[in-house]
Amino acid sequence: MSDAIMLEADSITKVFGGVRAVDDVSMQVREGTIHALIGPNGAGKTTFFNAISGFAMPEHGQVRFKGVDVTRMMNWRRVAMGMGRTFQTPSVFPELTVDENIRLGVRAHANHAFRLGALRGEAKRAVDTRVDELLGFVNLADQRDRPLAELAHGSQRLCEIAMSLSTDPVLVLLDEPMAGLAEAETDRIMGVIRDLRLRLGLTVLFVEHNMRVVLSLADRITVLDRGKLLAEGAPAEIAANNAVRSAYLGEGVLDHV
Ligand SMILES: Nc1ncnc2c1ncn2[C@@H]1O[C@H](COP(=O)(O)OP(=O)(O)OP(=O)(O)O)[C@@H](O)[C@H]1O
Repeated sequence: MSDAIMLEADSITKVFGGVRAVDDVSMQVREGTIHALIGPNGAGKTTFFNAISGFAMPEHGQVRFKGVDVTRMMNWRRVAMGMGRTFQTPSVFPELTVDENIRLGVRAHANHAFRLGALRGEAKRAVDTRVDELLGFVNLADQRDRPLAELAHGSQRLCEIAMSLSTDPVLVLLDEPMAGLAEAETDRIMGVIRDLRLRLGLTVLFVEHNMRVVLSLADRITVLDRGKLLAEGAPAEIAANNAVRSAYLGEGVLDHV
């Protein structure tokens, strides 16, 4: 962990019709941290995430990534700068195998995607090596030849994480990585997210509803409520914050904390 700021969102506002989905929200993500973005349903998390990653243009505010203003930059240019992301809805190809899905990501990043058919020589070896590395990192090597649709949800999620790594990011944005997963699968993915930082030295920003996961994984937590910034702090501060507790009242997610 360092003091350097990897990502900075400054007074972001995004309006849909009359709804201020995100209203003047600022946040900083420090390099080498695991940072969670939380909030009750409809708080504006996905919209804020989209503004950061270039899938929604904010009406106001600025997004800086590695010190560069990326607010109006196309999504693919942010990816080229080192911003990787996964989506709430799966962005993988269910009928293709795990290997093929990851290979697509690696080939696209290496600019080989437009070349139909097999690669040869050095280009093929480089792609093979990277695919093997990513499969090993998410522990899916033994399932590489299975169509993704046949795998457990947790393994599908791991394949998505591997695909987000295929672009060699320094910052990984994960949109609800645990959604719909059983507890054992959740633990498996938590281990991989910890390894993103420990073994790969990456910075992670994730949106998550599962408070057990958030409190155990995150170094910092930003809380949104009805489009506004409600609180920001370390897990213990957030768990004890009365405004956060009231925002979640009735949802039961903080009851056991
Ligand atoms: N494309 C859109 N058009 C109109 N309204 C939208 C659009 N996207 C989001 N909204 C509205 O903006 C607000 C914030 O939505 P958003 O999906 O960002 O919240 P969220 O915190 O991610 O919610 P959840 O936890 O349920 O996924 C909601 O009131 C939502 O209905």
